Amino acid sequence: MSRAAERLKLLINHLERSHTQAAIRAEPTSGQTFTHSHPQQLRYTFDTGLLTPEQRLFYEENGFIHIKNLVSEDDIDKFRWEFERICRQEVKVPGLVVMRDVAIAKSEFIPDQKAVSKIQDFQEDPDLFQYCTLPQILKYVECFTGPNIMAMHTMLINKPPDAGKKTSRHPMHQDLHYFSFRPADRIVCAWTAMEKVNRHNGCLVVLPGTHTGTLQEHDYPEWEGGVNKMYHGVRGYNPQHPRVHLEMEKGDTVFFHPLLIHGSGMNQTQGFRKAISCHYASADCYYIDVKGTTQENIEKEVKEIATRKYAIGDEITLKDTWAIRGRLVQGVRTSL
Ligand SMILES: CCCCCCCCCCCCCCCCC(=O)SCCNC(=O)CCNC(=O)[C@H](O)C(C)(C)COP(=O)(O)OP(=O)(O)OC[C@H]1O[C@@H](n2cnc3c(N)ncnc32)[C@H](O)[C@@H]1OP(=O)(O)O
Ligand SMILES: Nc1ncnc2c1ncn2[C@@H]1O[C@H](COP(=O)(O)OP(=O)(O)OP(=O)(O)O)[C@@H](O)[C@H]1O
Ligand SMILES: O=C(O)CCC(=O)C(=O)O
Ligand SMILES: [Fe+2]
Ligand SMILES: [Mg+2]
Repeated sequence: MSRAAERLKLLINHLERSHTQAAIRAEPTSGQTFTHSHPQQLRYTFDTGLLTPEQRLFYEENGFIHIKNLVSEDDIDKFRWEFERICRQEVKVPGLVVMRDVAIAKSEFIPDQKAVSKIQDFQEDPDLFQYCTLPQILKYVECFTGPNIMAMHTMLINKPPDAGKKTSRHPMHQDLHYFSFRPADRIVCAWTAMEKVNRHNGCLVVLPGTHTGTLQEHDYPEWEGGVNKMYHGVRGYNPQHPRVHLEMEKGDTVFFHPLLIHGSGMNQTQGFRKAISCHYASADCYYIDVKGTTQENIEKEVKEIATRKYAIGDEITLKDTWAIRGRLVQGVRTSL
């Protein structure tokens, strides 16, 4: 271990000790955490022996971590192949949601399979769901969620060449806006580049450190060329906040916190930029009712789609739609 790493390790041990002592001192009934009096303690990560002290501190401070070369070419090629089979309608996956870019969906063209911009909820497709159970991914996920792990939301993004209206952009948002389970710190997204991603084809853009804030109000951005369904953006984020463009190679994976403000840019190439992702949560998380919160607007939209899709009554809640989709991938299904 380098001297810097040793110093960091000592610091972490010290912070964790003060964390425990604070917990012992805390009123058992207060319910309030003690993070305010110890703003430096490690609240976002666990020590499982995998993350180096530097990596833990990086995630604590920035809300994301980029791990190079985590998923093999063979696995990625298999996901791509299965995605293409789905687009050609050679397989039918129960529960799958297929989205086309709004610029194409609203145009005169008969949309062909190339127009698929995103598939969601592939938990019933064994080949794609294998992504969510890859041991090397779960080893990292455990550092954020702890040992009982649920795969809550799955997505393969096929960002199309921009049709000229900038609709291929994804506005700046916090994924927690879509989730009706907590606590946020025990949720993490794994996002793997299926090819080289950079500013030309619309890589992820993050605002480092914003995971330490609260959930913001989200709504459709006022974009001239239109916005995709459910692509809500943060109402008023600070445009001066430093941004980081996450340029990645095929197989690289970024893990990020659900409060981290992020988006993705326009695809200025002729290729379809592909990424696969899964949102994980600790099975020990609990569902919340979003009635009366800023999340009421997204609940309303999800309800409309679920009602139409499954021909069910409108008594379904956001929480129900997550309970149906979630799958245990490690440990015990304790709560979610
Ligand atoms: C129990 C399961 C519930 C299932 C609900 C799924 C909810 C998803 C929850 C999101 C969780 C996200 C977690 C964090 C990640 C953040 C995000 O990624 S946010 C963006 C994700 N949102 C979506 O992907 C939206 C889901 N997509 C859809 O539901 C559908 O693709 C659809 C947009 C509703 C269109 O499907 P479909 O009804 O099959 O299509 P059409 O019949 O052709 O069109 C109907 C209607 O909608 C217009 N339209 C089509 N595509 C779009 C589009 N991309 N944007 C805007 N509008 C679109 C189309 O023109 C038609 O309109 P018309 O006026 O009736 O002509
Ligand atoms: N006018 C805008 N209003 C709100 N969000 C925007 C706007 N333009 C871009 N964004 C968002 O900023 C993020 C980055 O977009 P984009 O890649 O175009 O940024 P950029 O910094 O201009 O990069 P580049 O110089 O490579 O184009 C995306 O999430 C995108 O949706
Ligand atoms: O553009 C992407 O690949 C990611 C978009 C995103 O952040 C999301 O779907 O939640
Ligand atoms: Fe997101
Ligand atoms: Mg730009």
